[in-house]
Amino acid sequence: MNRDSKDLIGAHLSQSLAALERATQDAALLAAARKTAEIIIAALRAGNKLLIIGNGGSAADAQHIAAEIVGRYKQDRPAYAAIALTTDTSALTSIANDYGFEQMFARQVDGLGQRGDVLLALSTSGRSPNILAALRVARERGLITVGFTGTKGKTLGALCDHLLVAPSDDTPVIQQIHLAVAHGICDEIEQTLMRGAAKK
Ligand SMILES: O=C(CO)[C@@H](O)[C@H](O)[C@H](O)[C@H](O)COP(=O)(O)O
Ligand SMILES: [Zn+2]
Repeated sequence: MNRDSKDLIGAHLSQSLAALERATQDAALLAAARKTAEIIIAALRAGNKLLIIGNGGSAADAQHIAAEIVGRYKQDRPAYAAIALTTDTSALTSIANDYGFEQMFARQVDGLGQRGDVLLALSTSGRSPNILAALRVARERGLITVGFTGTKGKTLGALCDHLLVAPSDDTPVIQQIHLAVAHGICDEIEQTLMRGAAKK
């Protein structure tokens, strides 16, 4: 194996580990994660839905998280409403082609979002114009807005009811923290909703 590539991989693993370690000690991040779980649980219980958006790797994370909720995370239980707005290539291409790339999520939020739904926006930079446009429309339509970003993306907070900041400024590392936190949130959602269902 090429020695440089081994070093790069090892360095990436060390950097990821250090960032995840920092995340476990980050009281603001843990509070934001718990709040996010609470908000999503309340919305799903009320019959509302979770919409999720992101670009690139975060687009993949958006559909990954939606699948955990509409399918299952670990346990058999009722399905809940979660949709990644990153997967419908006809909607994405027609909106981008006819209205501009910036509108690709905003237009879907406008069409699908209802008061009380939650929009989860994943943006490592916190500055992607298509994410900002969607958050603006979500607010106009009475959705609850949650942003996941990194240390350089704090301005995203201006458009979010709740903001989770991963303690890194490196896009792939931020994404890894987002996904690890999202798995924890899915676990919390699943276990809480199952406890609620058992009481019925
Ligand atoms: O997955 C990666 C890098 O790990 C890339 O595809 C990355 O997601 C893209 O550059 C995105 O366009 C970044 O967008 P954002 O997170 O700044 O909103
Ligand atoms: Zn990536």
